[in-house]
Order: sequence, then C-alpha cells, then structure tokens
Amino acid sequence: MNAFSLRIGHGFDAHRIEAGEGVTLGGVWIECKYRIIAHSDGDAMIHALCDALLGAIGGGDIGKLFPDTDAQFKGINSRELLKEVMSRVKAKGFAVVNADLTLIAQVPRVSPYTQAMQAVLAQDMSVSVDVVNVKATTNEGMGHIGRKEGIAAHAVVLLGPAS
Ligand SMILES: Nc1ccn([C@@H]2O[C@H](COP(=O)(O)O)[C@@H](O)[C@H]2O)c(=O)n1
Ligand SMILES: C[C@@]1(CO)OP(=O)(O)OP(=O)(O)OC[C@H]1O
Repeated sequence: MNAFSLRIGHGFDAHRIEAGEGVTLGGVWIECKYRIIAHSDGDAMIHALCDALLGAIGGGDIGKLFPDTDAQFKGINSRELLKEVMSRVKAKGFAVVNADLTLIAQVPRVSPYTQAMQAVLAQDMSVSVDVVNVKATTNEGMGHIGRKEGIAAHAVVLLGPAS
C-alpha cells in the first residue's frame, strides 16, 4: 500500500419486520410498532456498513465471518460485529475516509435519529462524525418494503491509508 491507496466498498442488507416494540438501526434504539426479524439484533444498517468495509478490504462478508448458524451471534448487538470488522480494516493499514448509508424503509421514520446514528457509527469507526452520513427514504408504498414487510439498507465506504 502507498500513500495514494484508496479502496471503495459497497454493502447491502435486508430484513423482514413484524409487529413489535422497537428496532435497533444504526446502533440506535427506536421505539416503534415494529421489530426486525434476524439472528442478531437485525441492525440492517450496520450489516450493510460491515459488508461495505469488508468489501473494501477484500474480506468477504458478514455472513461468512459471523454465520447465522452460530449461537454466539444470536441476538448480538451489531456494534460488536462492526468493532470486529473495524479491527480487520485497521489490521490491513486502512482508515475510513467517509461512509454514506441509506435506509430504505416505509417504517419506522428515522429522521429524528439520524444524527445519533452518525455519532454512534463514527465512534465505532474511529472517525469524525462529519465523515459519516446517514439518510433514509421510503419506497413510496411499492413492493415488500412499501407493504411494511421488510426494510433494506445500502452503505458505501471509502478507505485510505491509516496515518
Ligand atoms: N424510514 C424513513 C423514510 C424516510 N424518512 C425521511 O422522509 C423523507 C421523505 O421520504 P421519501 O421516501 O418521500 O423520499 C426522507 O428524505 C427522509 O428524510 C425517514 O425519516 N424515515
Ligand atoms: C448478523 C448475522 C449473524 O448473527 O445474522 P442476521 O442478524 O440474520 O443478519 P444477516 O444480515 O442476515 O447476516 C449476517 C449474519 O450471519
């Protein structure tokens, strides 16, 4: 790696939702009438971010690292997965330049929480909060997301040399 080494990564994740008492997204608990169906806490935004980071370092994906057949990951807080992924990013000599996440969800409404999500994700990636962007869109009522059967998230990251 030299001073000009840059790596880009993209991640995507989707989970089903059902009636419940709240969701964790971007590492932030959001009280609402839904819950996310998953082996872990179902934080699709962090899962997409982990896959983007792993993609950038050629590190596979979170399903390979943290199989959903392994009891040790049952109900796990996805921030723990992000911390492990970040240790792999750092071990390869990279640091996050910026990260951009998009949640696609008809529900819940997350705009009151995006700043808190940015702060949590910046902390876990050891970067300044102004290089982490979180945004959301509905699916305008279309398809499974529009019918409130599930949610999805995309993440894009740029990595550069750790100084
Ligand atoms: N789960 C969501 C989805 C959207 N938002 C916010 O609403 C704005 C309008 O959404 P559109 O689908 O009509 O583009 C969007 O820009 C978000 O700020 C949200 O908070 N939570
Ligand atoms: C996080 C893991 C592991 O608990 O499970 P899920 O919460 O089901 O999430 P997914 O995005 O399907 O993939 C990675 C998993 O192996």
